[in-house]
Amino acid sequence: MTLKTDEFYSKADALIAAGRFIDSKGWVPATSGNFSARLADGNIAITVSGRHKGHLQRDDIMLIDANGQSLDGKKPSAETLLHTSLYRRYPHIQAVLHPHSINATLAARLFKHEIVLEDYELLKALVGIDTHETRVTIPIFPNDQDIQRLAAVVEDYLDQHGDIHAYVIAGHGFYTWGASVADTLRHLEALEFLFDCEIRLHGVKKA
Ligand SMILES: CSC[C@@H](O)[C@@H](O)C(=O)COP(=O)(O)O
Ligand SMILES: [Zn+2]
Repeated sequence: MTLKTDEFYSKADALIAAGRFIDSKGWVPATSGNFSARLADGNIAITVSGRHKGHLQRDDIMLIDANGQSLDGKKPSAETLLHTSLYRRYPHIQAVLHPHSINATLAARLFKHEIVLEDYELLKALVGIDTHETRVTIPIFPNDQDIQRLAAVVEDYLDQHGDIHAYVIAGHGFYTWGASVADTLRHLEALEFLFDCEIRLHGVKKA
């Protein structure tokens, strides 16, 4: 049996608190969303599949290895591969958060392939950005119930375009990441604000 360390519980508690905040904003309705944080030994603390992300308890955070295999007999998020592929690719990523927000969902209907964010002061909440005079592109990928195939589409995009701050999955939600749960939560909140601005600016087209 794998021992859950103090580090595991500290990161689990950070994910639980993040979930409460994200839910308070209405960004993870009806058990949607998933969250994870990497541990020093390379294993990952991740939400158990199907739990309400606004009401997480320590029992709802489990341990997987870097390949997404359960280490404690629990069932990890259905979208685990989207987390593990980011951790594998980027050693600096320590947390991944996935909300299902109205703004990400509507933005994907409006923009189809990518959301371009520029001339917003709040872009500086994203790591590595120190001026509003920056153009940030958030790609939109088609939704897919085959998560392995979806992870491959993301990898392919990253191979061709280099680093990004987040991606949207059409009709679904978005993924963002960072060097800690706090950094990732800041990215999530900033992107939500920026998606909201773009939707209000460009309007919502009829389907
Ligand atoms: C309740 S619909 C949302 C799910 O299909 C999925 O997209 C999701 O984000 C949550 O799945 P989970 O397996 O709990 O991590
Ligand atoms: Zn999802």
